Amino acid sequence: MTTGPPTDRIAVVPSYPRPDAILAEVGGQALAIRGLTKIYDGRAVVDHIDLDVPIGSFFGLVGPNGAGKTTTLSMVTGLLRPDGGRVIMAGVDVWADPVAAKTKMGVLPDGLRLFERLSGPELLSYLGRLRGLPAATVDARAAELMTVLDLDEAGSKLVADYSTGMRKKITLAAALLHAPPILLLDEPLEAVDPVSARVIRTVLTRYTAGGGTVIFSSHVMALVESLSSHVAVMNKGRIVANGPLAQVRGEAASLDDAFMHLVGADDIGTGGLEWLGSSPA
Ligand SMILES: Nc1ncnc2c1ncn2[C@@H]1O[C@H](COP(=O)(O)OP(=O)(O)OP(=O)(O)O)[C@@H](O)[C@H]1O
Repeated sequence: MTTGPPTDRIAVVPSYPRPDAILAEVGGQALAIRGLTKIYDGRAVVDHIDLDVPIGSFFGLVGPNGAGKTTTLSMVTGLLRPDGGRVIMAGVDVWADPVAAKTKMGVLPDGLRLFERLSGPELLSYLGRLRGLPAATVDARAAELMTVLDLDEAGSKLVADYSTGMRKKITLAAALLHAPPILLLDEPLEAVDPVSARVIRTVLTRYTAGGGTVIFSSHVMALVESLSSHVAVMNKGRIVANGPLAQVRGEAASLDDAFMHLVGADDIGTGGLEWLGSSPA
């Protein structure tokens, strides 16, 4: 099927249907990706990927370094313009209607850029008002989020002085402030201590139990296995496995084993280095 000339700002991969046809096809999905592509220096680092994320799922995106996870999430969240394909978020075409799409999602991006000279409550208040929420609603939600995320003790401390875990938590609070139906988190627990990690996990689990959808990327396979209902494995810009956790794990003893097999890393590290440990001290 061909689509004729592109009608909006991004190039449409010719073999993919028009947006209205995709919208009809993906009803009931929190997120649908069709033919999403990013090309750097003539190389497709995200290579025509398709993905469906069911509403209410805890969806883990895993892949080795350089697989294309951050590039994919950046295109999905409207931060990086795709070279082809479409992203439908809660029924909205992200790149055709970015303002409407942004109301549907909360984002914890790679590399946290925050307003460093504000305190946590000031940051939440500012972002809440920027999103058009009434002041009373922002204040009430900000206070509740600060407490639930165990940030009350930070008080009037500036975000610039926050630890890595605190920065993740305040960014998560900012992502949740407008009560979006979908959260997209790039490495939400990377470099976070176990106490903060548990707080974040609890908040995310409560969020999905309430019907929200979480899509997150991680390198930590045990974490993905313990949290996710669904998993997609990415390698070299392509989705190599995707579905409910048990289906992706298959017969393997763990998701880690299944992952190693899927990305062709089964026997890495078993050869060479014989000289190590062979000489007397
Ligand atoms: N701005 C850029 N210009 C050129 N190449 C880029 C750019 N951004 C990313 N890439 C390349 O695209 C590929 C995918 O990168 P990406 O950061 O999306 O992978 P990733 O799966 O998130 O990796 P990691 O797990 O290490 O964070 C890599 O080969 C990377 O070098």
